[in-house]
Amino acid sequence: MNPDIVKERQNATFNVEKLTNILDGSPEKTRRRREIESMVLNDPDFQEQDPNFLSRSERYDQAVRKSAQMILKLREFGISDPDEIYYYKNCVHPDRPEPLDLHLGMFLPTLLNQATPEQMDRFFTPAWNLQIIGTYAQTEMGHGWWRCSQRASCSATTPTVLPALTSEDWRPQATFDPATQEFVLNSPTISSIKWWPGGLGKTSNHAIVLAQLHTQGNCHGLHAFIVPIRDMDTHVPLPGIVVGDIGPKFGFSEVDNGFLKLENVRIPLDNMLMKYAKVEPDGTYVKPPSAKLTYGTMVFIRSMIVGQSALALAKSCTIAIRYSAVRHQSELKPGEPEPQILNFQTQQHKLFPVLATAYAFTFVGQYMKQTYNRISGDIHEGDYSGLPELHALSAGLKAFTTWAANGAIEVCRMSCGGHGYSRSSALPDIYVEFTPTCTYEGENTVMMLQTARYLLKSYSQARGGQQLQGSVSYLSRLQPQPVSAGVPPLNIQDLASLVQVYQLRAANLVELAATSIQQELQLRHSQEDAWNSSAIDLVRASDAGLLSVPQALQVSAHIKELLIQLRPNAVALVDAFDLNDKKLNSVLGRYDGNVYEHLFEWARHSPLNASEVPPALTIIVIIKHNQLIGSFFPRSTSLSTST
Ligand SMILES: CCCCC/C=C\C/C=C\C/C=C\C/C=C\C/C=C\CC/C=C/C(=O)SCCNC(=O)CCNC(=O)[C@H](O)C(C)(C)COP(=O)(O)OP(=O)(O)OC[C@H]1O[C@@H](n2cnc3c(N)ncnc32)[C@H](O)[C@@H]1OP(=O)(O)O
Ligand SMILES: Cc1cc2nc3c(=O)[nH]c(=O)nc-3n(C[C@H](O)[C@H](O)[C@H](O)COP(=O)(O)OP(=O)(O)OC[C@H]3O[C@@H](n4cnc5c(N)ncnc54)[C@H](O)[C@@H]3O)c2cc1C
Repeated sequence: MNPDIVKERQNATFNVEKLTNILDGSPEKTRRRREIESMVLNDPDFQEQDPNFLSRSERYDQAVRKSAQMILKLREFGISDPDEIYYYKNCVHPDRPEPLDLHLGMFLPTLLNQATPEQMDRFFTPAWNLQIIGTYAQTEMGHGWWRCSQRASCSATTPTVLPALTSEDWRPQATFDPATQEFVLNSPTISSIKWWPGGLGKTSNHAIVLAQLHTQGNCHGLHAFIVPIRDMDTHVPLPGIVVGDIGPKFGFSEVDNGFLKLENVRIPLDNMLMKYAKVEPDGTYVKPPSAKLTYGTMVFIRSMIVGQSALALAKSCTIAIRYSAVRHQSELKPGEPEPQILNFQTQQHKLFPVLATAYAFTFVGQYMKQTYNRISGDIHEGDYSGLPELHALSAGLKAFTTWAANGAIEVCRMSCGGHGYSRSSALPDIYVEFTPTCTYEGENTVMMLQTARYLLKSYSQARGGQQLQGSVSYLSRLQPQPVSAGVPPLNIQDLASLVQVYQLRAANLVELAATSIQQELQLRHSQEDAWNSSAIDLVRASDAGLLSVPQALQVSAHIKELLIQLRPNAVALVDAFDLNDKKLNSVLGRYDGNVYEHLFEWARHSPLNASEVPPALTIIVIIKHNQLIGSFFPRSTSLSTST
């Protein structure tokens, strides 16, 4: 154990285990989490080669092998609780999305929420047993954005009169054929090819495909269809299915994100998910109670992503803070030993806010999950009243927490200096695997605009005298104040006072956006144009804060005091996240703090070190021997064969 890190733990002023229990929810939950963790981390079937030293295809193969083992073990140990599956999966594939994520995270939940009992028997049971492997295909090459309700222009015709049609006409179409009781699915244009779905490229044999429903000559907007894409015995693509991998990406190397072109693919009538919307055998369309129910799985994953932001931050600041406790640099005072870099105020100012945010997001993630479970329970009972708030909250928190975490991971990486740039630190991987959360499940700006839409509606209800409930109740209670009204009193030591100032600021920003829309409306006469011209106000928190200059200085001084208070407990606070070394997989973030010897050991495994003179370098040796520098290109081949 590194002596610095030992001292850090001795200096802590609280009981780490108790805090871990609070983060987990209870001592029993901590015990169970550790039990699951040891099932995976001590299981030789999950041994792996360090993916940093593998090619993409090797990484995919290794991930598939581990995922298959995972499914067998989940069955063997009878683990079926979604939280426990999720936890088990995160230990099997720490920090790395894997080929079955979409099957577990979106295909199964979509069936649970949108399938009829008959469809549950036909699809969910085999999918649970991994005979059916599914993905969720919504995004297309040309559009990540969808409308779930019918538009006047939505047309079933082929593209002959282009100007009269909108982009929605060129989306994938599912046209009902009553003669055969089948839907015929087509991707009418290149841009309508499904693009991005995880596990689609090579792994899945079924896809939930989102397409425009056409029946009896009418278009009814976005609906979900279960489309078999590969033969269940041979895994070869079925007729009319053009499918494959979209190629290497920034990260997600283990995942076969794929493309799918549909060419007159026929599926039976009862392959449309019909818990809510229905098509009768004669082609009659029965409307769902809310068109937005089609988007339910996205709301589920958005809610989950809030907790994922917290986990990514917890990992990043554990690595950076432990490393900062064992790394020494520079002399603070001439002649004295080099201090731990964690003693530099600037280092604390980089890392302690990340640590605080990791805690805050952990609790926000728990709140989001409870809210999701409560409101989706009501929806199952037929009460849809909570849906708008659930949508606004999950979209807004998904965007807010992922943006914040995305930036903070990079702060942690840079705070580790050069070693943060090495893949051995794990920080580059955490970043590349996390950063697409800002894009997928709804691009963040687009999600912020959805939340703003809800806020503006609530604002106008509040101005109309309605008493609002839930997360927007502050709009009824607070009267937005013009900047000229001065600054509100603030006690920065008092949480209630801080919350009040935040609420007032939020109310002011909503009012600002509403005013902008009113002004733009007078100029542009179209609601949509006025909305777009106010989009910056809608999304961005204004730079005008509500604090006076003396108050802002007071905050700054208080932050410095807090840094000093936190310093003795910094390592203990990250220890409380209880991230097992194998799960963290970071040379810099090791629990024992023995960084340097392991950094050296890790580097020696680099494939470039497999031989002292890599084969490619033999050409240099040849060139040297023949003294041909300057003219070796035309002659090098014959020289290399002759020597
Ligand atoms: C049972 C076993 C389960 C076991 C599982 C256990 C554990 C899990 C294990 C593992 C899981 C592992 C990992 C997790 C899984 C996956 C994560 C990994 C990889 C990620 C893969 C990524 C997938 C994707 O990205 S899928 C594609 C996502 N795409 C999007 O999100 C597109 C975003 N676009 C939209 O949402 C919409 O197009 C839009 C922008 C909202 C616009 O839609 P539109 O209809 O045009 O709306 P508007 O006209 O703007 O508004 C109309 C009206 O509707 C309201 N609205 C909009 N959306 C919603 C909604 N979702 N809900 C409710 N209401 C909504 C909107 O506010 C407006 O209301 P108003 O008229 O009253 O104002
Ligand atoms: C790693 C990864 C995995 C994915 N997995 C899946 C999957 O399994 N299944 C699936 O279906 N999809 C998947 N996707 C696709 C993902 O859901 C989309 O990329 C995402 O919804 C964003 O859509 P887009 O790419 O079309 O971005 P665009 O919408 O084209 O965004 C580009 C820019 O335009 C701006 N913009 C767009 N619309 C508006 C607007 N109305 N107002 C203001 N600005 C706007 C955005 O803010 C952004 O800056 C995945 C993507 C990634 C990166």
